[in-house]
Amino acid sequence: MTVPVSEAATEAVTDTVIELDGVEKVFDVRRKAGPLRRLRTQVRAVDGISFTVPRGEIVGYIGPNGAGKSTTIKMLTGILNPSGGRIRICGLDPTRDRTRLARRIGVVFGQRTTLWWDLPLRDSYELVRRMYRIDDARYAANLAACVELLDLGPLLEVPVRQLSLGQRMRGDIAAALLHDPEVLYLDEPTIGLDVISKTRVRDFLRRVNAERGTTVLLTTHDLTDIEQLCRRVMVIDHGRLMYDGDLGGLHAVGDSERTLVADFARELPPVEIEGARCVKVDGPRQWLAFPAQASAAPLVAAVAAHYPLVDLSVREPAIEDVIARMYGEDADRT
Ligand SMILES: Nc1ncnc2c1ncn2[C@@H]1O[C@H](COP(=O)(O)OP(=O)(O)OP(=O)(O)O)[C@@H](O)[C@H]1O
Repeated sequence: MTVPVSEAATEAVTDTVIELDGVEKVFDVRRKAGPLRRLRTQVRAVDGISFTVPRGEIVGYIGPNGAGKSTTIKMLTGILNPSGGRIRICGLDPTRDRTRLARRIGVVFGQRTTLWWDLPLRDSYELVRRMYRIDDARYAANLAACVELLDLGPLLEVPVRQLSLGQRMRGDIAAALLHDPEVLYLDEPTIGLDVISKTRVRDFLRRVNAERGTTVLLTTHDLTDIEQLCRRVMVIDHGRLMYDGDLGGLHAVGDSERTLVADFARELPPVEIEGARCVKVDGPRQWLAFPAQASAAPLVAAVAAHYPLVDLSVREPAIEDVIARMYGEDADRT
């Protein structure tokens, strides 16, 4: 499978904020190989990844479990040292300039909180203010904006351990933004949240990006996050970059299909129309799959001309399926 790489990734950008060149991370692991034997093996978590992200972009960084997403983010923050290759964030080397870089980045790990468990939110934020030496005016303005947009007002005096997952996540996102970072890494920021909390978090992130020009690298298993936030998406698998481009292109690579859901006046045998195939029949309703890149209009016209069509809707492909197809193709290849 040939993998298209977006123009954004190849063309020279004037203000590159995130830069990776041939980055690798190999973990040494000891595995039990018998009652008394331990085998030393190596896990190549990130295997030669190169990409750049210009200032102000929101990029989705997606892939299946164990693909190497979190390892990449940990290297971009300076938590982990790469085994090979070169990383620059805002021109800084995350390993050597970790402290200087910390002032310019924000990180949210959805699975873990960076807040102080026993302290009320307000006190956690006060500690963040001191750690980053945020001046009073900036702190007051940023806190007020986060409190308003993330609806944190009623939660400020509540100890973090008493917050629900969605409340805690909103609290964490605010903590990561109080010092006005240029780059925000979000590792599963909507994991476990209900629909309303997810919407609120996404709206907030969109706004932060638009108003402050914050560059965002987002990993998620929730592809609605990607659809709603990112024009550019990178897919990684087995530590390698498999795709870098827009969502539409991802559909093309995955050979994905849209579905025309047609309600007929009565039950019919599966309809036969050129350019589509009937994938399901349930009473008078039928599901017709057609290539995602094709226009639905000629298909709708043909169905309406030959069958007693009463109602219809078009369903977009689930991106999970598109990615699964990509991986399927890759697995077949190896
Ligand atoms: N500290 C570690 N020691 C050994 N192996 C590790 C370590 N951290 C990660 N790995 C391995 O590296 C690979 C990539 O893991 P990573 O956590 O980066 O994946 P991921 O894409 O974030 O997965 P998920 O979606 O499940 O969070 C996995 O095989 C994992 O087991």
